Amino acid sequence: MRDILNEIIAHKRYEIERQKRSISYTSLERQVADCSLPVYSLKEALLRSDTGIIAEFKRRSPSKGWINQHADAVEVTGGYEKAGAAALSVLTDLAYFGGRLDDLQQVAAQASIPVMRKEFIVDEYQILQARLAGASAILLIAAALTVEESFRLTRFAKQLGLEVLLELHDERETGHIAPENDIIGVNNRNLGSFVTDLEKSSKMARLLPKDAVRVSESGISNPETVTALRKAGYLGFLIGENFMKQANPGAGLAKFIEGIKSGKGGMGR
Ligand SMILES: O=C(O)c1ccccc1NCC(=O)[C@H](O)[C@H](O)COP(=O)(O)O
Repeated sequence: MRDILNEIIAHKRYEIERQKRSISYTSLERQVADCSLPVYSLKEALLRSDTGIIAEFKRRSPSKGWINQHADAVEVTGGYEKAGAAALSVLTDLAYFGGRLDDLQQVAAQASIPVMRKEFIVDEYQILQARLAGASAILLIAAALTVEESFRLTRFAKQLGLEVLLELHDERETGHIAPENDIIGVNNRNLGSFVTDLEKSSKMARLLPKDAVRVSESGISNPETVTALRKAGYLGFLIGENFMKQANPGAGLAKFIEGIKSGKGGMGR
């Protein structure tokens, strides 16, 4: 069912061990102690925004292959910010998504909105990297972690001044929600079949803590869906492919936002 996730995580653990041999955990920890705290808050941005779009930079994906192979992270996310994104998400996985930690660093250096490290995080080392690269937030995927790991990594990130978007795939994962998890995502993509089902966000909404900021992730491709999910209590919408596949992703987002503001209703797909 979740073969791709298991494969990605196994590769990730191998990658992290290699990285630790090149820059030790202690050295990374020291560098983090010397760098300044994140300035922007993902939670605040979503609470303030009237669209809640977290626009994602994603060159490829396991479900679609190459989406925008030669895209430049700074150029694309600059366009997203100009178009009115509430926040940015940058995929840093190279093997499956064509991303790099450098993309995150460059984006965070030029952005005036929160930037999230979108990664398959299983180790504190990756959280230190995120903080050093200038991220405001990280993603934790419940399906990739035990409850203990999820709680531990959430607390570690928070202690470093990073926010956490905890991603759930189904109701069995609600036990991963720690008291500190105040931003919770529902991923509409089934990691076994890659099929996206937007009803998943609607169904899961009632299971999430009332005061958490809710984010619907994956498969969103029209403004009507955002309008409908807002009514179901979602404030954030993580969207990648729909913008990245366009010749000008920023212009695609601007048009999408116009669509939301024009106030169309209904649950479109
Ligand atoms: O996108 C995939 O194919 C994928 C496959 C396996 C694990 C994760 C995957 N995507 C990560 C994401 O959650 C999405 O990049 C993100 O939610 C945006 O989704 P979309 O708007 O559908 O690009």
